[in-house]
Amino acid sequence: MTASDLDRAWNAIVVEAQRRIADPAWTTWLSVLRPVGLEQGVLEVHAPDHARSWVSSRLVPLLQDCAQRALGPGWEIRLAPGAASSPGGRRGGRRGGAAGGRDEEGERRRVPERPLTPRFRFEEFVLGPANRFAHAAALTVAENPGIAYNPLFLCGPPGVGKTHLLHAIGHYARAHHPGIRVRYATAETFTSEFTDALRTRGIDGFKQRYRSIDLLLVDDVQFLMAKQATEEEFFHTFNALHEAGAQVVLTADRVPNDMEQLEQRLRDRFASGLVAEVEPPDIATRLMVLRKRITGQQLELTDPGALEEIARHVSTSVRAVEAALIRVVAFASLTDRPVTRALAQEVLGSLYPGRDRQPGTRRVDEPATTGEVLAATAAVFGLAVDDLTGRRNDKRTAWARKLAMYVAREETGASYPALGQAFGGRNHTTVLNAVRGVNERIDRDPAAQVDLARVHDRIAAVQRGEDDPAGDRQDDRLG
Ligand SMILES: Nc1ncnc2c1ncn2[C@@H]1O[C@H](COP(=O)(O)OP(=O)(O)OP(=O)(O)O)[C@@H](O)[C@H]1O
Repeated sequence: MTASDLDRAWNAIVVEAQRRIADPAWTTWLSVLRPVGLEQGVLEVHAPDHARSWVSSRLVPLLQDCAQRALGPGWEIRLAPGAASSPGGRRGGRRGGAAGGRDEEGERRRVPERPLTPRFRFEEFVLGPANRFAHAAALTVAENPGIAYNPLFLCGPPGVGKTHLLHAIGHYARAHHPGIRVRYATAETFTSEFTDALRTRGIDGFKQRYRSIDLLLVDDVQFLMAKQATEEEFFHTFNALHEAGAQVVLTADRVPNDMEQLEQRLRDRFASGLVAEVEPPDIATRLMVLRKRITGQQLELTDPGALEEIARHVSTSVRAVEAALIRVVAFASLTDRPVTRALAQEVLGSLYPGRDRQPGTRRVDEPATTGEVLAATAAVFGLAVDDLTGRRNDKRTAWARKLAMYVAREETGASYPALGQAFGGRNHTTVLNAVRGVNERIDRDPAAQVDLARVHDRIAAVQRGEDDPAGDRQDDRLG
């Protein structure tokens, strides 16, 4: 048998199948199949692991029928062994494909997978008008990876749930498609793994890691901009996966067309599937998020007005809403007071709406600047601003710096590169990792929540024009 015999036979079957299948979804299933062998009237097709059971039960019988009609009686269609039962189950010629099963395993052992955050699941995601479309698209992709929208591109401002949805797709796919190979990476990890691979001559291993998978989830692809070699590599990775019927899901802080510094061909690829925007949450969603968090953390709230106050006061993102809740709860426990609407108002500064501060300062309902965050954090930790922007790296200073980065991102919404500059010319990756790290730590560490509350408190005190700010008082109290 020659390759052209195989292709000719397969084309004839596909033409017949397309004539008989009216449902576009079936046509899409058909497009993920690859003919891989032809032996004595038996044509073997390869299907991605996640599609195998559907293909085997629904499509193969139909294709069998089409084969007999198109090519004559006696033809048989068989599903080639999957990757789980046969290393190299994918078509041999595929660039960087799964052909070298043992090497691939070795590579996987060497480079640990970036884990998915356990809490970022569909069950934990609160639906609202701002995210309903993106959520529906994410769920569809998780149910039918490689079939529905490919790529799925989730975009929107900071803290609105893009990463949450991205991880949720990964969790869902792992739970519902046994054997599916999922890889989650940020654009940063992709970049640094790629540059490491170039430096250590491990490029083959790198390609294998990124191309022998069924579902690739990449966060913050705006950071691929203006990195020519990485962009190029990402382009080829994307194409290889797409050709092989693997699903790609991407997130970014803007729509593909607004990534001016990205090569046009990559922008076109990003926009070629479905672009779903996530927007800041409306008040009902914010309230639901708060209720869910309260239940999850088993916090007791006697005054439901407290949550309403937080939801009313903080509107920019879900992350900001969660952070505001933490501030209020931490302040209540520091001062040994119940969490009430009045306390929430006090902590969030809305007792003084629109009140002008001292000359040269700004209104209380405006977000803080990065400079103010730096000054407040330095005061709370008994450090100088230069310590935070400089190279000092003892444990306390490093933690204070990370916290300041997190608060600055939350308050100013400034880009990671801009914050990197403001923090002494650091790389934006440092800021990104700090924000993610703090996000996770305040989830589980009450002491971190208290630190966060104190920084916010200090900012609020400055906003109110107080000379003897609450943050310093708390410092004394805590001794
Ligand atoms: N609809 C939602 N329901 C429940 N939690 C949410 C929702 N949206 C966001 N969150 C929570 O808000 C926090 C920030 O979300 P996430 O990290 O997904 O934001 P993002 O849009 O990826 O932000 P960035 O662009 O800064 O990375 C997380 O703790 C996440 O669980």
